[in-house]
Amino acid sequence: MRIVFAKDYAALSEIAADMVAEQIRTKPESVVGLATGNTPLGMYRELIKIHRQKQLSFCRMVTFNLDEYIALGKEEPHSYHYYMKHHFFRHVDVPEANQHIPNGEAGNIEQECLAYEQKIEEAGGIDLQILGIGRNGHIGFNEPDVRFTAATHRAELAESTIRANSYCFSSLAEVPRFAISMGIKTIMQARSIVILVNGEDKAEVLDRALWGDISPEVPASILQLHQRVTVIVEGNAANRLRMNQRGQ
Ligand SMILES: N[C@@H]1[C@@H](O)[C@H](O)[C@@H](COP(=O)(O)O)O[C@@H]1O
Repeated sequence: MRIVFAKDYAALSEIAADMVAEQIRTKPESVVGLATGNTPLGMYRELIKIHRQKQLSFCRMVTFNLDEYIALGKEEPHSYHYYMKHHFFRHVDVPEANQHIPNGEAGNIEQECLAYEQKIEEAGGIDLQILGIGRNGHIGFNEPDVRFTAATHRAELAESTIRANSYCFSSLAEVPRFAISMGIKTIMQARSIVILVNGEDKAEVLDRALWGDISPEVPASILQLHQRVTVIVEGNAANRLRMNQRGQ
């Protein structure tokens, strides 16, 4: 596991965007797993800049988002479809046919999950997966006590996640209780992973994820077993990292 300390959020965003850009320069048809939440917003802004200023084209890139709320329309401002469109896709040239986000409105959710896995497989698997981390250690919507063997599935959100994500909604009651999420198995099959960690409120869980036991209690702890993980951590989130435990 490689840990990159970024001096602040702007630096974290630039480093992350440079890694995605490098991936696309090296292999324009890369399959990239994308994340939502506040943390990757800066990375998307930087990628848009790179696209415009350095004329990097994403026209062959294939994307798969980690998750989507169940029963939230694609045009709903809180849906991850809306987020991706507004914060990234409408500013760059990833062809619409190459953009994949689970369909939270599917009539048969189980079938949608299977089909999503199938599409990832058909695309050749994920080359680079971007992740954030929830305050309870979740990745995607793989909440504590998730099965490490789970593929894309219908996930029930933890109460703490519902509260944490409620700032986007007008009331707690409006936050969906379920989502479709890539599973830990799906994420671990990515050839490389970059996890972005920003803010002091993530410091404790990051510490547990990196140095604690590998346990479904902290879903992100499974990343310790992946061969190619880069953790980009911003100053405030790094405060509690017990660096003396591993030589960095
Ligand atoms: N499903 C998403 C996760 O993919 C994301 O990593 C997490 C943290 O979000 P933030 O970056 O806003 O703290 O929130 C959501 O629950």
